[in-house]
Amino acid sequence: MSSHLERILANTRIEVSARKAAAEFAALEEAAAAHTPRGFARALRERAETGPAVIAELKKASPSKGLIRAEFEPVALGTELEAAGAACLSVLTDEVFFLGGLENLRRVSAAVKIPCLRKDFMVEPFQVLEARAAGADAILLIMAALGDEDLRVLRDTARTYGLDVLCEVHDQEELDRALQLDCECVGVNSRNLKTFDVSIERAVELASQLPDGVVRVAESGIASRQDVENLRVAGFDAFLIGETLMRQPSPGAMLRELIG
Ligand SMILES: O=P(O)(O)OC[C@@H](O)[C@@H](O)c1c[nH]c2ccccc12
Repeated sequence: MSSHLERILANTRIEVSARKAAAEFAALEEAAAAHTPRGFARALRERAETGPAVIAELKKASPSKGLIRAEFEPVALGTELEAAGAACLSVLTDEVFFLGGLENLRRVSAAVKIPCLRKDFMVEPFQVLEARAAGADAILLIMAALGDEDLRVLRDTARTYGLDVLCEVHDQEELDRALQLDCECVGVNSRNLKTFDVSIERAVELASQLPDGVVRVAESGIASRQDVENLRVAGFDAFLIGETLMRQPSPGAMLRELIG
C-alpha cells in the first residue's frame, strides 16, 4: 500500500515532467532574473528577536482536511496577513491535492513585501527555476520525500538561484540528514506525511536537537496562542500556520490573536 506522500510524489513527477517538456526556458530564466530573492531566513531570524515569527500559509484545501477555505482570494489573503504581522508567507502551489498553483504564488509575491515560500513537493531542479520565476524567495525540501543525493542537487540549485531552503523533518533520523544538507531553516513537521497523524509533542521533543545556527521552524497543527507559546519555550523561532488562519472569516484578526 502506498502512503499519502508516495501518491502525491507520483503525481508530482508526472506533472513536473509535462510542464518541463512544454516549458519555454528563456522566458522562465528571464522571469527568474526579474525577481530578486528577499531573504526568507533573514526575515524570520530578525522577527524572532522581538516575537514569534509566523510564516502564514495560503492553503485552500489539503489531502488530510479536504476543502479548508471555499472563498480563496490569494492576493487579498496575502496582503491581509502581511498587514497583520506575518514575517513571511507560504503559498501552496500543488494543484491537485491542495488546490493551489504557481499563479497564486506569482500574484501574491508581487503584491507583498515579505518573503514567500513555494510550498510544494520538490522532486527536481526545474521546479526551483519555476519557483524563482514565480517570485519565490525560498523552497521547501521534504526529507521524507527524497534520498540524500536528490536533496543535495535541489539544495545546490536553490543556492544557484539565491533561494533559501526550509528543510522539513519529522524525526531524529531525518533531522540528522537535514543537518548534513546545511540549510538555512529546519522545520519540524508535527504532521507525519505518510499517515497524516499530528503530534505537536513530537515537535517539542525534537526542538532541543536543533542547532543554534539554523532558523528553527515548528510546522502544522498550531491552533492557539498557547501552542505558539509552548513551541517558543521549547526553542522554536518560527511557526508555520495554515489551517487555523484559513478557517477564519478574518485570517488577519486570527494572526493578531496568535502573536499579539
Ligand atoms: O495547516 P497547518 O496544520 O497549520 O499546517 C501548515 C503546514 O505546516 C502544512 O501545510 C505542511 C507542512 N509541510 C507540508 C508539506 C507539503 C504540504 C503541506 C505541508
